[in-house]
Amino acid sequence: MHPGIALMNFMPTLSAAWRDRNSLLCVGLDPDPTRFPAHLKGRPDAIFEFCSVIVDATADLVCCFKPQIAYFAARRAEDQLEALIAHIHEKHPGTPVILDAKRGDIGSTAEQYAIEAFERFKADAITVNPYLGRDSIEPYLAYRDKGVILLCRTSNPGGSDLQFLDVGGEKLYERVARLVDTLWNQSGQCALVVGATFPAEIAQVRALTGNMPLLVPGIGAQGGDIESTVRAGCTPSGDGLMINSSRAILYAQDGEDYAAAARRVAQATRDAINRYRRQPA
Ligand SMILES: O=C(O)c1cc(=O)[nH]c(=O)n1[C@@H]1O[C@H](COP(=O)(O)O)[C@@H](O)[C@H]1O
Repeated sequence: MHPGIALMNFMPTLSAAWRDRNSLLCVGLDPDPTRFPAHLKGRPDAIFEFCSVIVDATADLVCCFKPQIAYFAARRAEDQLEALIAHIHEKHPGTPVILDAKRGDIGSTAEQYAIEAFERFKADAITVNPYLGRDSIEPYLAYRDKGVILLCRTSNPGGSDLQFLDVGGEKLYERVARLVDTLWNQSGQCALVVGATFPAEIAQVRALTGNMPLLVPGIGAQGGDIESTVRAGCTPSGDGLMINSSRAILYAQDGEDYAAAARRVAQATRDAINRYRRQPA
């Protein structure tokens, strides 16, 4: 539908990355200049430099990367986000990039957000908010090669305020999971966000959605448990999860060799995840 902009097809590329890298780890790119090592402070390209060094140090350990757009926009660094995603595509082909933007608006505005994510930034997938309903998601689904990852059960404590409301005998997050699975995912492009801080809900979403990929943030800095996350969310083929960690990897150490420290934590996290994965039948 949008010829010429698809660099890769998100879902098959993600499946290949799970298999070929033997990894369910997603490294989140949330660059906070106040936490950068001293040698980068004050450099105009510090955000790109910090993130691209992390990417190069960890790419063989991950199934995807997830830059969070607010960390770039807040510092007027959208050009560095563009450069970073281009860098990932060029240097680490086969590594999907999820733009974490959590967009949600009426269709005409969503069209602009979709252009921003897929044509400007050339992301392979985007996180979106399902609150405005099916027509607000369609502009993203129109990009047939792209992934559309909908918030379902978020990792933060306040997520329960709305997501746990009873809506006719089920909780709102369960309705979202069922709606996406049965009605919105006809083209097979959808995935769901479920926080690692809520393993019982990961299991419930897995039960409701078959093998749908789940983006699971909340291990590391937010304290989610790796074993219960993996046991609750792994599919019978031993994958189905993009388990995100951002701060625990990015800021493993604040000296000049921060990338080596990030790699060590990323490797330990990937290995901890793999310890609890089901072996493919
Ligand atoms: O969509 C997300 O990525 C997301 C959803 C959610 O429920 N919770 C959540 O923490 N996130 C994002 O995942 C990342 C978590 O970062 P760390 O807590 O540092 O690992 C941040 O970029 C959050 O914006």
